[in-house]
Amino acid sequence: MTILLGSIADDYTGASDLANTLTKNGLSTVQTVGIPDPSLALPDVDAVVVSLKIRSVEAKEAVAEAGKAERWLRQRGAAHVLYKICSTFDSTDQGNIGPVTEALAEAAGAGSVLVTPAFPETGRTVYLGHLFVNGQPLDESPLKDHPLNPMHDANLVRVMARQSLGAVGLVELATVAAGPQAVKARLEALRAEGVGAAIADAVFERDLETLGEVALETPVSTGASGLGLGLARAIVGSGRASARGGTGDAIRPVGGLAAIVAGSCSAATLRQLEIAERSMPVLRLDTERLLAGSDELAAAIAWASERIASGPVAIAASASPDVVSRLQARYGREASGHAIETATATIAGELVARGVKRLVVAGGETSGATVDRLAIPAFLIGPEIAPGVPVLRTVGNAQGDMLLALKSGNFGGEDFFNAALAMMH
Ligand SMILES: Nc1ncnc2c1ncn2[C@@H]1O[C@H](COP(=O)(O)OP(=O)(O)O)[C@@H](O)[C@H]1O
Ligand SMILES: O=C(O)[C@@H](O)C(=O)COP(=O)(O)O
Repeated sequence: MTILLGSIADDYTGASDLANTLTKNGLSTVQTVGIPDPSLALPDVDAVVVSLKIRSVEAKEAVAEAGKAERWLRQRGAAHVLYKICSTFDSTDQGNIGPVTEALAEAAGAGSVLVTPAFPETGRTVYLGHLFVNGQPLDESPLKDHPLNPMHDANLVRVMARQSLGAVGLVELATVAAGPQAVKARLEALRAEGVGAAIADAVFERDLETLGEVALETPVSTGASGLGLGLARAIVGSGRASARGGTGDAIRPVGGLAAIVAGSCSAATLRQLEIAERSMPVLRLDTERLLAGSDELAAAIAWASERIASGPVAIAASASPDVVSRLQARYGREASGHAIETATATIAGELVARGVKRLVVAGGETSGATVDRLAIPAFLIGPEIAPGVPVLRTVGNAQGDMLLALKSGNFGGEDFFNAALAMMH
């Protein structure tokens, strides 16, 4: 297999979002969970997205993990590697978008690396280096209250500079609108000034097509699904894609029971849970009791076991920003996040042991912990449920074939959970 496009995703929902975008734009794609074991038979595809769980780990660890994935992808022919980050640039000042980008650039001998989280289909646009989420500056959007990566600065040149050793530049919208040659000239000028990475403005898909065309001629880029769209269209435009696309095979029915597990505290997920309560049993975990070490976990598993044979159930740790803040003040941000991820993953594991074969998980970190717990090695990409969220079919899963949807906290319409279950049989 020669990979036309390699990607390293910093979380598992982000990986499925990118794999969905690449598939929709004409590249046959597989999503692996970590670097696949050599014994895993992967389909022959145009693009491989290696999912890592490195968004919220120490930068040093993220650099090491991403480096291993890059070497694996390059050995399989990937001339370009996209580091897939969140379209809301989720990271802290100690975050790894800067360090991983710098390390990948150094490994590949790249000049100035294009960086953009723009993803217009989901309302993420970048103008003069500032990220807007559905028209709100990032720091005024619900992302200001993210449990692990609260975003308090919409100026991504500043955010990335705080994480980076080298200087960070800007490719303004006027340059992007002027086309690929203008962007190349700007990148060359930045490189000559010693600038290692450049945030690129993008408001419309045509901007991302321009950026994708330029990025494809370089070894490394960093961005969200919008840049994936640009890269995929550039590869298809060059006539090199296999035209094997198609997602039909991925949704052959698997039967079994269905469940939803949510750990995202994003505004979108909180609303989706409210709507789900109208059509299915929803258990809200008492996270204070859970962290205090009571029998909350066993009680949740018993609650679900009693109901699941009669139809889908949902179990959610998700809570509003004030509840999250109270818990974090008591137990610490990382410790509470980690303990809750472990709990939601354990619940998902117990439900699968009780016959669940169709599973929806809300939240990036939550999905990472769950997929790791289930030890799923890879996914085929099925049809799109909502922008950024495809149906996934397991590949090489020891428990037999399952269908999953890994929903980024911020994605999906109000009735996302029913919409997902309606596509998973
Ligand atoms: N009630 C809660 N209090 C504190 N943290 C929570 C609560 N519920 C979930 N979490 C944690 O919040 C984080 C949400 O992150 P994630 O799953 O990536 O969601 P998103 O996709 O919205 O970013 C996880 O670490 C999760 O364990
Ligand atoms: O780019 C995006 O917005 C998503 O693909 C993504 O990475 C979202 O992260 P989570 O909300 O943590 O799932």
